[in-house]
Amino acid sequence: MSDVEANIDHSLNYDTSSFPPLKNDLYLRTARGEKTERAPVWCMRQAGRYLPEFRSIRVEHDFFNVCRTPALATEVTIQPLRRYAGLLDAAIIFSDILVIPQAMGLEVQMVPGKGPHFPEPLKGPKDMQRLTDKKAEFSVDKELDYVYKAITNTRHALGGQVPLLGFVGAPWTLMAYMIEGGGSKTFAQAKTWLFRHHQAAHELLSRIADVAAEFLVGQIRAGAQAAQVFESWAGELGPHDFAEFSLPYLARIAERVKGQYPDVPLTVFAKGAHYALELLATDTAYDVISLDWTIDPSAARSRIDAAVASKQTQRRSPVVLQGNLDPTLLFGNAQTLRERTEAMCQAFGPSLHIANLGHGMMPGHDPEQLRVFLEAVHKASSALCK
Ligand SMILES: Cc1c2[nH]c(c1CCC(=O)O)Cc1[nH]c(c(CCC(=O)O)c1C)Cc1[nH]c(c(CCC(=O)O)c1C)Cc1[nH]c(c(C)c1CCC(=O)O)C2
Repeated sequence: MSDVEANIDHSLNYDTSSFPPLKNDLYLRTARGEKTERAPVWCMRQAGRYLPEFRSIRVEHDFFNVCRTPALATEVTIQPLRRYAGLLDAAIIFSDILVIPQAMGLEVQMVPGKGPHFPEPLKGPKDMQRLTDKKAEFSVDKELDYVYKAITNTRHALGGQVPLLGFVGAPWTLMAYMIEGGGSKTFAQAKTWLFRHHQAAHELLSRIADVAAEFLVGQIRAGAQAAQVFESWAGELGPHDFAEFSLPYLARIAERVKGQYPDVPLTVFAKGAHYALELLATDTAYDVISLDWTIDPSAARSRIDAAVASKQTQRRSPVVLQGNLDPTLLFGNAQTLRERTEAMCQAFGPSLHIANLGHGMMPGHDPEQLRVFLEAVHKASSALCK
């Protein structure tokens, strides 16, 4: 048994009636639009294969087994918090966006070195009959209870160090996986649905959105203190198609969740959807908009502020931005990484910013480079906020 394996805490706590008091609420205060002493920082995919302690768990456990076993999901969620003690301001529950297609009845395998693989993707609209979400006995909460248990247990195990984030995949991204059967260069199959099987596409998007909204509500009930919606393939759609096939479903998820939990901060990450910043700010209820690295933060800020000022919105607080350092800067030397992190913090300005990468950590990253990034954010942002 490896040292990592020997350290796993197998005592489980599923009590949602009380959790340890939160000691670091910087993320939550910033996400709610308050002025803070510095920008909070966390990283997408902060738990993952770049960490030797994660790889050590994966030697013995299949990826989806880790997701389905609360003691393992908790351990892996906490690994980066342990390694970067005092440097991270949020934890994100270890799971995957593809647990929704699984819950809806599709098989998904994680093929090492290749990524997700659906042995039987949806070939055409008739295949929607194979999905289980319309069956009388279907229950989101029952299917995905293992994620709720992982969240509740992790909230206890975190001991209030930092808030715990939940997440879901957005409908267009999940639909694309369910039809393509994995990653894709052209998205030809999924886009065929959009433009040939128009009505079926909307039905599928709508069904995924309903499951995603209910799942997010369940995650919050289980203990998630904020949540993020990943529309990782937004950039495959142009502005016209984003407005038709992505935005309404992103908006529906936020509206449903806010209807039940108005004070829980929600983030949307529509990767590659430059053109959609204004619409995301004015036509959805997300508190935080996460930017990839291809958008200049100060330009994003002024576009969003102008859009919000010119349109009546229901917003109770200003839009917060998250991001957006190019993750490949972690392959550069430490000095360049520090300089670019400082420039990023300056471009976002002293408030309404949650520091992050513009996408996730990669398997080839050196964990020490993430420490350089985290320390650089602390230093640059504290100086800016003085
Ligand atoms: C598109 C997407 C997926 N999954 C996710 C997204 C949206 C974010 C993004 O745009 O990257 C979301 C996700 N996946 C994972 C997390 C965990 C929490 C965290 O961010 O630390 C989160 C938030 C773990 C994971 N999800 C996956 C891994 C690596 C798999 C392994 O251990 O073998 C991890 C740590 C597998 C996965 N899952 C997915 C892919 C494409 C892959 C393979 C990618 C790769 O090879 O790096 C689908």
